Amino acid sequence: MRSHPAIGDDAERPGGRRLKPLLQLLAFTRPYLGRLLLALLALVVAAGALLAFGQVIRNVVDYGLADGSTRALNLALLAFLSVVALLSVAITARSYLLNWIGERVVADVRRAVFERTLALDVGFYETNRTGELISRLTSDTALLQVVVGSTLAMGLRTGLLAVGGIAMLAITSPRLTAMVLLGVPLVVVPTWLLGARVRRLSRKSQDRIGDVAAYVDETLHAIRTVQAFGHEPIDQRRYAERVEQAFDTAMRRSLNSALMSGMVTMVTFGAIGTVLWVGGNEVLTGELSGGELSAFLFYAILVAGSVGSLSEIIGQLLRGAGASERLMELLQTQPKIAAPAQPRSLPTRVSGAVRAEGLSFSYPARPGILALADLDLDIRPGQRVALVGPSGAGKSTLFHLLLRFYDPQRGRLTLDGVDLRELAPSELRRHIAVVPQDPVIFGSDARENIRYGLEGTDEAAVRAAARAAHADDFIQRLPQGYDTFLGERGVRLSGGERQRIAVARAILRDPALLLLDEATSALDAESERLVQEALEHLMRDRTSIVIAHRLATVRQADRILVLDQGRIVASGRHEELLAENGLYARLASLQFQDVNQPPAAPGIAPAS
Ligand SMILES: Nc1ncnc2c1ncn2[C@@H]1O[C@H](COP(=O)(O)OP(=O)(O)OP(=O)(O)O)[C@@H](O)[C@H]1O
Repeated sequence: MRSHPAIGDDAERPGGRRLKPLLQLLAFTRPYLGRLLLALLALVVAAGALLAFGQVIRNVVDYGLADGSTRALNLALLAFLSVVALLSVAITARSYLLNWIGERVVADVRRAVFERTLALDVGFYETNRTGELISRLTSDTALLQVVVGSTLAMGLRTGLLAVGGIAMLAITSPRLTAMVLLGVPLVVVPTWLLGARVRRLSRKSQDRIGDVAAYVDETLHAIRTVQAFGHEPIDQRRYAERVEQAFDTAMRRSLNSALMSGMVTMVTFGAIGTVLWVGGNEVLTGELSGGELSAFLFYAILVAGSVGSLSEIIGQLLRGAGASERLMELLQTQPKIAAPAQPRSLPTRVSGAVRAEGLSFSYPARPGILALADLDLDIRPGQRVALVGPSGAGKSTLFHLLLRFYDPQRGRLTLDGVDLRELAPSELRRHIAVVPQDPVIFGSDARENIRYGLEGTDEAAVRAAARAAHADDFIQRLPQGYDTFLGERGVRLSGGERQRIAVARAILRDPALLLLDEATSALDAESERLVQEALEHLMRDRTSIVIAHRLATVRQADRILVLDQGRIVASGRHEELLAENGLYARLASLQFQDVNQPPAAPGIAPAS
């Protein structure tokens, strides 16, 4: 299996030049084509109305003022007000519609990117930092929101005004316009050259912000360790370095943007000044009327203003293109673990038979090192199998493969005779429940924490699962019972309580296959008894594979598999394996927490 390339490096991609990544956003406007067309209509009307002002001014000067006729002046004012009315309506429609589309597109992009990140396989998250991905979802989309919501609209308006203005200049005085156009390459060439740098630096700048976010994420998640080890000064320094790098990159980008704006302003206004000088001379010689020069002046300023701000807008758009490129890249990342084109389905009632044939696997991050080597397994429905082995033997790896977080390089793994690779991951995982060593409690209430992943399960079922997991009593005693918020800032649950929530979660799922990683930390006798009973209930009548840390568990197991360096080195029942006096006997005396205690749960008879 090839490892995921880390996304977000600074390499220049051939397809990612200039504004192209922004064009990819166009695909997101497709559902809103009607509104987009209306917005474009409003845009054209608004630009047209603004351009009409030039003609109003020309008429006022040439006919209204020159003829000294009040009627002409009144008419001109009437025309002025009509144009104003039209302009106002068009501007209102334009800005509302374009902003709406901008916000809508960004909302859709956010959703699409999040959806994709959820679908990406576990291997992807080993090569990409979550903080960096969060930064894409937040700061890149925020930037895009500004760019798409307002800059793009401004860009369209300004572009239209520049083109329309030049057309009106040409109508007013073709000769002068030809002179203006001669100056165009002077604006376009440096804009393009600097623009490419601005875009590259924008992307870098967003990448640096991603670094900063990743660092914050990592540090704050481990705040207890950070403080316990007095690591704060080092974190401060490292964070400061990253912030300064982000600042430097942003400043290099700003300098290029600023240079671009300054240069463009100088060139355009220089050109306009020259043209006005020539135009003024033409009025003096009578080749041009006063009204024409006024209109020309109006259009010239309009065009110069547009072209001047166009460079700034392009700078902004290029920043947006950088952000958009990062988001599109994420959207185009294909999960390595996905449903096949024609996924098979499992029987409605999965029996929970698990087989492995010649299974070999190495982690994408460590190719060449086998975490599981040539493993054969045959677990019959309803069997209880304990996995035992030294640290790093591959016990968790087998769970990862059963959940299809990764695909094996060789051999196959089947559930009810179906190769896991032929199943959609969601279909497979629907029939599996995992109780991890250190269960995660999510930022919601007790009910939602038990119902996790099974929306719409009724209250009675949730309570029944909680009762079976011995969680009902302590939940009832929480301040708001099942409505008590258990998340980060909510109630802190004890280790045993968290485990019982996790067991209730698994009971509610009613899986065909249970993967249980027993907690290594010892609980007090009462909690231990409750957890054991809950687990006992959970394992009844279903295939269970348990990474065992308790003597009680291995004694109860139908079969114990002893793993060492990715291989099964022994298998059998507890007494048989003890008698072999091999690795198992050594592990048993060292690893099992309750080896010197009588089994805590009633009904679990000590081996005779
Ligand atoms: N995501 C990963 N990327 C690369 N190597 C990994 C990864 N996870 C585990 N490994 C390696 O694979 C081997 C098997 O690990 P595994 O977690 O399956 O061991 P284990 O038997 O569950 O150990 P423990 O009892 O300590 O949890 C180890 O050498 C480990 O370093």
